[in-house]
Parts: sequence; C-alpha cells; structure tokens
Amino acid sequence: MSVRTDAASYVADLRANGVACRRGSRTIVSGVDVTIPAGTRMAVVGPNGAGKTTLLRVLAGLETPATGAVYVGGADLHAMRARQRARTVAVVAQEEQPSAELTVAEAVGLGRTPHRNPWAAGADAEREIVADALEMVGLGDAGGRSCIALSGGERHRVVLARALAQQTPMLVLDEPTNHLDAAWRLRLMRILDKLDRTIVAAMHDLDLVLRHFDSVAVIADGRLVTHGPPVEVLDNRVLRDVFAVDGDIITHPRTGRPHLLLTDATPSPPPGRTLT
Ligand SMILES: Nc1ncnc2c1ncn2[C@@H]1O[C@H](COP(=O)(O)OP(=O)(O)OP(=O)(O)O)[C@@H](O)[C@H]1O
Repeated sequence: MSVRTDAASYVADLRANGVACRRGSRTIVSGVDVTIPAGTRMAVVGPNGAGKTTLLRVLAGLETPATGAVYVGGADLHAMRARQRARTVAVVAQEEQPSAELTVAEAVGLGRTPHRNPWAAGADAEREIVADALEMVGLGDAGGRSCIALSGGERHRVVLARALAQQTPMLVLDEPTNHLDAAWRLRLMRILDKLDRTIVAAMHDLDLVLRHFDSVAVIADGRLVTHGPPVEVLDNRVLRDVFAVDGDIITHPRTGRPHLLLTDATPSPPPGRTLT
C-alpha cells in the first residue's frame, strides 16, 4: 500500500473558542473551549443525547455556532468558502450511506470533488488515490461493485474511504466504529493511528478511546466536563458521574497495553455505614 491516501497537504490544529449551539430556543451545546494539536486524535464521549453529534457538526463546519468560533490552522472554519472547507475537513456522519446508484469507486471518487478543477489533468493520480483509499478499508477488489449490493459494514467502509480520499488535514468521524465487526473495529483504530491528520471522533467504546486517542473530551448535558489524556480523564469519578458505571484500567497480560473494564456502578453506602 502506498502512502498517497494520507498525503494531506498540511496538518493543522483545531481551536474551538466558546462554542455554543442552539436548536430553536433550546441550547444544546454551550461554552466549549478546546484545542487539538495538529496531527493528534481527540475522542468526544458522553451519554446518549449529551450533544456529541451537535458539537461535531459545528467542529466540522457543517453548522454555524450560535456563539463562538472554530479555527483550523488559524483560519476561521465558518468563514471559509465551501470548496476551501471541503479541502480542510472531511466528515463521516453517523448513519451516512453511499448513493445506491454509484459503484464503490465512484462513491469514493466523490471525495476528490473539492480538489478537481474543470481543466485539471491527472485522472490517473485521482484513480490511484481512490484505489489506495479502498485498499486501506479492505475493499481493494470492490471498486466496480454497486454500492447497493454491499453489506452495512462495507457501505460504512466506503464512506470512510471517501473521507480518506478527500486528503484533508482534518477528519471528523461520528461514531466511526458503527456497523463494523470486532476485527474491523480494531483495524479501523490502527488505520487512524497511522494517519498524520488531526482527528475528532465521537466514540461510545471507551476502551478503544483509552488506547487509540491522544485526548478525550467528555460531554454531558451539552457542556465540556473535562478534556485530557484518556488514562487521566477516564477515572472512576468521571465514569460514575457522567456514565453511571464503574471502571477499572487493567494491563493486558499479553500485550501490556491498558484496557478499561466497565461494570455496573456499585451503590455508595449511606454516610456512616459500610456495605457487607
Ligand atoms: N434537530 C433537533 N431539534 C431539537 N433537538 C435536537 C435536534 N437534534 C438533536 N436534538 C437534541 O439535542 C440533544 C443532543 O443531541 P445529539 O445528537 O447531539 O446527542 P449525542 O450525544 O450525539 O447522542 P447519541 O449518543 O445518542 O448519538 C438531544 O437531547 C437531542 O434530542
């Protein structure tokens, strides 16, 4: 596999300053200040309905914040023209599907649209980028197949390949492990590990977050509770307060890597009493 698919023209940091998002009169997300250094991966975690997707849409430039701003490489994301934004951030939405009428290669080729000029040559280079992206997601032989004939997990990988082919310095992924089987969840994490890009991903699997992300932002009720390295942030207090579970970080006996074991939260004893 060549490295073309990861040939983003530059890596950029992301800075969100005082981001808030409203739906009608309701504030869904508020007061989010976060910086993601260039080339690092940040997971966004929180219970269902906490505001992760809403925040990601703003960080991806799909939605304008009610207040605050988002800067990628120092440039205001929401002030960019659509083509420049599409050259800056690639997005995979939560339940995104490739168009049923397209072949797999055509669907992935859509990722090249923001880079194409009407007079551009280099169709071979474009085909190579698409082929590399398909190879990365294990669909190297599927370019000519119709998207409608794929499984749910395969379709999801097509959408991921399109985002890789877009060759942007930033990737925003909303629950990227959705629809993927156990082996592919791990393979996807290894792909993300190797990409020299700034990545923001909403994640529900806290164990994967522990090993594969540089930082984690915990969201509850639309507010940023804490942000920092996963081994520090995913402690028992945060797990209890935000997710109502207990967690223990243990070392895998074979790999030596940390794993997070989650269990039902044990009830706290009333003051002055111990549970037996
Ligand atoms: N279009 C909308 N209009 C009104 N409320 C909305 C809209 N979209 C989302 N919400 C509400 O905003 C809140 C945050 O939703 P969001 O999808 O951002 O949460 P989430 O953390 O991504 O959840 P999940 O883990 O279930 O995907 C929820 O209470 C949801 O009901």
